[in-house]
Amino acid sequence: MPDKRLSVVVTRRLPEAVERRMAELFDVTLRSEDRPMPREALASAMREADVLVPTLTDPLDAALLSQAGDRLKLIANFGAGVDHIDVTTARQRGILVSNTPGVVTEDTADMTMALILSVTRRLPEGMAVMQKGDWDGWAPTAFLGGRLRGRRLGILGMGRIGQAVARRAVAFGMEVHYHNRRRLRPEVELDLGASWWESLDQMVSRVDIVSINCPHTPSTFHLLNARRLKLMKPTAVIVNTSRGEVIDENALTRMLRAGEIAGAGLDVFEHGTEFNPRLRELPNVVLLPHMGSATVEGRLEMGERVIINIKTFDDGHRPPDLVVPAML
Ligand SMILES: O=CC(=O)O
Repeated sequence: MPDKRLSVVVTRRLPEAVERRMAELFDVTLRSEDRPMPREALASAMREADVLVPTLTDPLDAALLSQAGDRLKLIANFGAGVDHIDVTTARQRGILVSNTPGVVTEDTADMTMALILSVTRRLPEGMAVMQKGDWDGWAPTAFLGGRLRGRRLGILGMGRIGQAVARRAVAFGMEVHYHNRRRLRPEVELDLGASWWESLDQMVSRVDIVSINCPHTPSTFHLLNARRLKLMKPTAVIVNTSRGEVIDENALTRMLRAGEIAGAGLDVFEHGTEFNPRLRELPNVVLLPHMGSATVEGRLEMGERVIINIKTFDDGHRPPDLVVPAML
């Protein structure tokens, strides 16, 4: 009997339990190497599969999507951000796109706090001294950082992750401010204890810490450009667990070097792995390799969402995490 199961191509290694479950449910082609799938392999997968499961390391642009075969009906992204997928072109070609929102929220918010604490309390400097065996004992004036209680946090992007960061910041005694295209409902604002700024310029000029929590879209590209970064207080710190493209990385690097911004915690970079090498030289900068959602639990839940999206589609329904261009 011919295999009636959906043919699904997965572009990266996923947690074993997720791969195993996919193999039970679908006619799945898994990857043996854990590297981004080459462009030609992506193109042929798009010609042959019913469903593609990409990740953020697969740029699915209009040129690639134009090579998709009639078979390809769903791109079920393993990840929340879909800025690597031309969702509009996919839609025009009748290909649905889904993602994995919700399950990355708490982990990414935790990582945002980890970066805020690392930069303000100078964790890497302390660790470096310990690793070198250079610690010569406690001193009243050594490794002095800044206290979080009473500091003003400005959250750029008050979606699920921004709100989860706000809840954590309140627990740390911080004053929470936010900028979002749409203001939160009054009861949500009250519950979070957050103040809305219609003007991003005004917010960045008044807060002590700026946290980037908005997605990367054409309208958020370089939202923190050189002009806006210059509005920040020279004592202020910036953290980014969203996408590098929201900040002009070269302008930020220049200002950090010049002492015009006090520090940065960056989990993401404007050009993926090719970040400005000067950032590595700065003691007040914490760099992480895009680890925001990297927990065992989170990755399993992301796999679960991908499976639910494919399975629901296979059963003739709309995938629950459908992404439509109007959402972006
Ligand atoms: O960055 C991680 C994601 O988009 O899920």
